[in-house]
Amino acid sequence: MIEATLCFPLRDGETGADPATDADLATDDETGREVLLIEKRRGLGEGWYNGPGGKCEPGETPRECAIRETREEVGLEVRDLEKAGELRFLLDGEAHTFCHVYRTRSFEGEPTASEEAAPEWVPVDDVPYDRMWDDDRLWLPGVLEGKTVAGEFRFEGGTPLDEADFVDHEMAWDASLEGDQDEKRSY
Ligand SMILES: Nc1nc2c([nH]c(=O)n2[C@H]2C[C@H](O)[C@@H](COP(=O)(O)OP(=O)(O)OP(=O)(O)O)O2)c(=O)[nH]1
Repeated sequence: MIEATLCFPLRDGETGADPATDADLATDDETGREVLLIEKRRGLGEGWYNGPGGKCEPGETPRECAIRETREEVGLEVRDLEKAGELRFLLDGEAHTFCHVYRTRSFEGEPTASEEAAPEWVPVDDVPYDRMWDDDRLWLPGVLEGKTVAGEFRFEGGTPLDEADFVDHEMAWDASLEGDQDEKRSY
């Protein structure tokens, strides 16, 4: 089974209501938060949006992998990753990929395009789920709100995974994730 990671950097963006000019529009949840997504330029999920991430290398912890992949794909140095999810992808009944999901508000640098990825800051309430993996609309909104998820997502139709059909899932929120003792932060 492939072990992989995803990392979702978050920041307070400028897309929310401006209290100075839109006082009556500014509501509590209209915070204008943004998430850094990539448009994947090659490999699995090519042409779709995702978080930076990829396959773990031998001897590398998932957290190290998420940091390395984010650096390689968009040139951002992420720190203080909070574990947000563990997703198990099955293809035709067989374990295919185990994906560790992280989020962070701590990073350095400016996202820069690479051969693998074109980065884009996107409002968290305007994530392009119609241009992402079919299962993402089920778990990513909660992850961007600060929740923790454990899920199993079943695909059928043969390899590659990104051409198979998403058929079924099980998901648990506020799951306690293995090997993650990080403090909870407020997202
Ligand atoms: N958001 C989301 N990501 C997924 C799903 N399934 C799945 O494998 N991924 C992620 C896990 C990995 O971060 C990424 C695939 O790994 P990758 O980017 O290394 O794949 P690749 O074939 O391009 O590998 P490489 O040659 O570039 O190393 O896609 C899914 O259903 N939703």
